[in-house]
Parts: sequence; C-alpha cells; structure tokens
Amino acid sequence: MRAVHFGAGNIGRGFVGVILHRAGYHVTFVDVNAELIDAINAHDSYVVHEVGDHGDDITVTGFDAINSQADPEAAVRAVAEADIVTCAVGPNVMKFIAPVIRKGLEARAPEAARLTVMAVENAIGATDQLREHVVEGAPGVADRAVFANTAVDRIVPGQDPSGIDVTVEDFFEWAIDRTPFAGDEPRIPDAHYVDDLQPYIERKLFTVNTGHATTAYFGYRAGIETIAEALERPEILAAVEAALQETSKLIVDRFGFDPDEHAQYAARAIQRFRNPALPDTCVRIGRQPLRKLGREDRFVRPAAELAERGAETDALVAAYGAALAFDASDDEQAAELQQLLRDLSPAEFVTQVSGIEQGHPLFDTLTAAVATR
Ligand SMILES: NC(=O)c1ccc[n+]([C@@H]2O[C@H](COP(=O)([O-])OP(=O)(O)OC[C@H]3O[C@@H](n4cnc5c(N)ncnc54)[C@H](O)[C@@H]3O)[C@@H](O)[C@H]2O)c1
Ligand SMILES: O=P(O)(O)OC[C@@H](O)[C@@H](O)[C@H](O)[C@H](O)CO
Repeated sequence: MRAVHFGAGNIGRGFVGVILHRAGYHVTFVDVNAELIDAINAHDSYVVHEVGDHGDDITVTGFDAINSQADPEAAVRAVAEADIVTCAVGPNVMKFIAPVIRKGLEARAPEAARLTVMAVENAIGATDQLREHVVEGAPGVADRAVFANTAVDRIVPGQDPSGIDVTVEDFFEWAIDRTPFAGDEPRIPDAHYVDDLQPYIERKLFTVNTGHATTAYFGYRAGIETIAEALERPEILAAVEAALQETSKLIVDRFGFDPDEHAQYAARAIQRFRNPALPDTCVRIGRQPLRKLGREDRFVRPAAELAERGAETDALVAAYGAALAFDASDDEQAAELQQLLRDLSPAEFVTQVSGIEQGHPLFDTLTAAVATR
C-alpha cells in the first residue's frame, strides 16, 4: 500500500509518517524544501522520539521523498498510483498542492480504486477546502477520490534541521470522519473513525489551539521564549485558564460533552503545553497571526458564538488583544499584521482581518481591544 504525504515537516514526519508506516503504508513525502528532500532520500529510516511519561522511540522505515518543484511529474505519478494522499502544509498552502493532486487523479487508471484524500491541518473542514481547490475547473475528478475531514492532535515543536529524526510529545489523537467512506474506510489502527467529526475538531481547535495561542501571545508580549516558561507566570496561566473556561462553556453547551470530562480534557491540554521535555516556543505557536485572528479560527469563532449567546468573552478578547503585539521577525504575517494595525482603523481591522461586522455582538469589544492595544 502506498501513501503520498505533502509536507515533510514537523507533523508530516512526526505524526502522519509514523502512523501510516505503522498501518503498513510505504510513505512518499512530497515537499518543496530541496535540502529536506535530499536528507530524507539519504536515509533508510528515521526515529520519532516521544517525550513524556509514556514516551517511546519509534523507527520509521519504508519511505522516499519527491521535490514537487523540481520534479512535478514524479509527484503527479505518485498521486496517480497511491491509495491515500494526506497533507500537512498549512491551510494557506493547500491551494498550491491541489493542482498536483488534480493531475494525479486525472492520470489515475480508470479501474483504480478511489483515492482517499485527507488534510491533516488545524482548521475546520480543511479537507473540504482542499477538495474545492482540487476540483476547481475539473469537477469530474471528484468521483475518483473520497475526501474525508480529520482532526489531528500532537504537539510537534520545531526540529533540528541537521537531521530528519523528530522529537514529539507522547500524546496523539487522529479522528477521521467515517461518513464519506460508506463502510469501506482504510485500516489505520492509530486513528479512530467517528460518525460526526464536528465535536472533535471544535473541541480540539478551541481547547488545545486556543489555549496554546493564548499562552504564546501573552508569553511573547512579556518577552518570554518558551511555552513552558510562559506558563510558569501565574498571570499567564490564569489568562489561559480563563480563555478555556469560556470555550469550555461553548463546547459543552453545543455538543453535550460531560462538563467534568471536558474540564479534564482542558486541564490535560495545559499539562501537555508544560511538558518540560518539549522545547516549544511562543514564536512557533504564535506563527501566522493573521490566520489565527481569522473569523473561523481559535479566538474569533468561539468568541463570536459566545457573544451571539450573550455569554462572557472577556478572556478570549484579551487573548486577541495580546496577539496584536506579535511581531516576530521572519514571520511574514506578523509584519503584515503590524502594517495593517498602522494602516486601518480598529473597526476596519476587525472587519477585514476577523470578519466581524458592525452590529455583531462581538464587534465593539474587539474594536476596543484593537484601539487600546
Ligand atoms: N506541529 C504541530 O504541532 C502540529 C500539530 C497539529 C497540526 N499541525 C498542522 O500541520 C500543518 C503543518 O504544520 P507543521 O508544524 O508540520 O509545519 P512545518 O512548517 O514543519 O511543515 C510544513 C511543510 O510543508 C512544506 N511545504 C510548503 N509548501 C509546500 C508545497 N507547496 N508543497 C509541498 N510541501 C510544502 C514545507 O516545506 C514544510 O516542510 C499546519 O496546518 C499545522 O497547523 C501541526
Ligand atoms: O499549527 P498552528 O500554527 O495552527 O498552531 C500552532 C500550535 O498550536 C499547533 O501546531 C499545536 O502544536 C498542535 O495543533 C497540537 O495538536
């Protein structure tokens, strides 16, 4: 069995690679980083070091890599012959890999089984977004694939670029929407198929990622380098717990999770951020702030829904305000964020960046957060 995975970075090697390897797939990594591709092809194996109380070292074998910039035809051929295609390139990059998947589907033998396509990104409906890009101008290819949304959870910090081994936390969860497979889902023992993905993706994004980003933006604003150090500050820990109390209310109300079990889920997320063996930084977790301040992302979507229900949003709005100080060098979106804050009025900023219009119950508080930053 063959899997093609776009994006051989942190989550690509430290999560998808190892899980598909354990499921019996040969994994072809497709990336645009020439040095990384060469390094992967120079190795027969790499090690995933899980750190934490239940960590193990897992050796991954049976892989190769293709540079889709240098050899796009090879990437198309790999897709045409694959059983599964996954990606972890970042939600904004999916449009660039879509033409390769489209051409691969077009080149697929007519008698071949339908290709499973799954985005492994931090976004609601990421595979749906990928599908839109893939079928653009070629609606016929949609019938050659099964597109399934997923929710992925594993903290994989930045890695030493001199090798291809990966250090990850020992925890992971991969929930996959079962419904598109009509009873014929691929066997992936480390994943779990669910009948309704929405509770899983929202619980994950609005707990793990909301809490993580809150830590990162308060930490960055205080001049702190690592996530674990930021959470040593009582006022930052309190801000993170307050943000998660707000999202917890929404998640429990919307999806009917048991409040105590959800409280444990949120507490465990904070415990995971504090993993002393995980060298994770406020700059990585805060990366691409414009994406994170977007309408459907980890602050605005839950805050908007809470405001629509007349519920408290102070802590989420405070985290949104802290994010506005993020100006990490080497992060294009951070530079763009700072430029937008100079160029736009607070009201324009809130509408343009976060998709909240005047008249929405969250509009005034977000606008005030921008004005008083
Ligand atoms: N790292 C984590 O803890 C984690 C956990 C869950 C989900 N995710 C999600 O996974 C995605 C990737 O995150 P990451 O941390 O692995 O990032 P990363 O930067 O380590 O990896 C992304 C990889 O994509 C490659 N890439 C960029 N453009 C490409 C293109 N056109 N074609 C092929 N490859 C391309 C990059 O070269 C890089 O190797 C994001 O959506 C992220 O939110 C990350
Ligand atoms: O990947 P991002 O930029 O959406 O968010 C940064 C981190 O919060 C994220 O990568 C987490 O480590 C991960 O989502 C944990 O499952």
